Amino acid sequence: MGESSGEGGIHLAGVSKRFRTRQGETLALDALDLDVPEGEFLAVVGPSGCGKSTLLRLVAGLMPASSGSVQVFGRDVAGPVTELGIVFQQPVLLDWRDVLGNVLFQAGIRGLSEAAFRDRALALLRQVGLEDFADRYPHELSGGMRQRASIARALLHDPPLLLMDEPFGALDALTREQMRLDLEALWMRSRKTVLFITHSVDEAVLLADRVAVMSPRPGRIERLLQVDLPRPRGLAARRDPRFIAAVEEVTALFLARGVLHGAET
Ligand SMILES: Nc1ncnc2c1ncn2[C@@H]1O[C@H](COP(=O)(O)OP(=O)(O)OP(=O)(O)O)[C@@H](O)[C@H]1O
Repeated sequence: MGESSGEGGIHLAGVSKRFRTRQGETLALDALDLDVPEGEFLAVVGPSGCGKSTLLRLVAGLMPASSGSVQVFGRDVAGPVTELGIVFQQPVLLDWRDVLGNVLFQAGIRGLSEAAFRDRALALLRQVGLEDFADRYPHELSGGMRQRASIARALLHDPPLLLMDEPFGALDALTREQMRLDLEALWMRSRKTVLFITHSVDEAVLLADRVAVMSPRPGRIERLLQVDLPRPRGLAARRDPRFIAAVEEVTALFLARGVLHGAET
């Protein structure tokens, strides 16, 4: 990361991303602008293939933008950003390490002493409800437990930024709801900046301070929606008229763009 502009959070201005493949060129993102203030929980929803994962990878510095400016915590992103944790849809745990070992791997890959992070790792496992599973191996865990372990791993080095790419997408509905409740509780304790990608409009509205709705590819931010639901947003939040109105607003936008159809009545 290079030059500093002195601003916190995430700042994207005029960001485009073009992929060149043997089949031709794909414009994944087109002149996208987005600001995520420090400490905000921002959810991104959009149709499949609109560039959500691309957006997350650009913020993480895992690939460069074709044009435009990407800044994280006031510095231009010019390579992998180290002060963040990432959770993907698939937890990618190491089969030969137990749960504690997988969480501590975060320290290992950063060249830090795993022993020095042991207490923090155990505390995080407690926070994600895995305190009794520290010495279990990934194949002994359910999908939800594996994802809990990967969240603990993403938080080990206490990064100010958490990037989550459809983290609950592979989970059953009940586990997903529980993970949503637990993630909110975890976030309320730490108030990290979160960029959370999901296909679920309900999940986005229930978790986020603001929801960014993306257009079909090439992706741009089509609408930014403030969610004024009080926290914590328990199960009753689904019955709150503000929840229902926000979900309807996003759904109407998808209908208008042809992302959803056949459900106009
Ligand atoms: N490495 C790559 N090489 C070539 N094309 C790519 C690459 N990564 C993404 N794309 C293309 O860019 C577009 C956006 O992909 P991306 O994965 O960001 O979408 P998405 O919104 O996350 O999709 P989904 O919701 O289905 O996961 C797609 O058309 C995809 O085929």
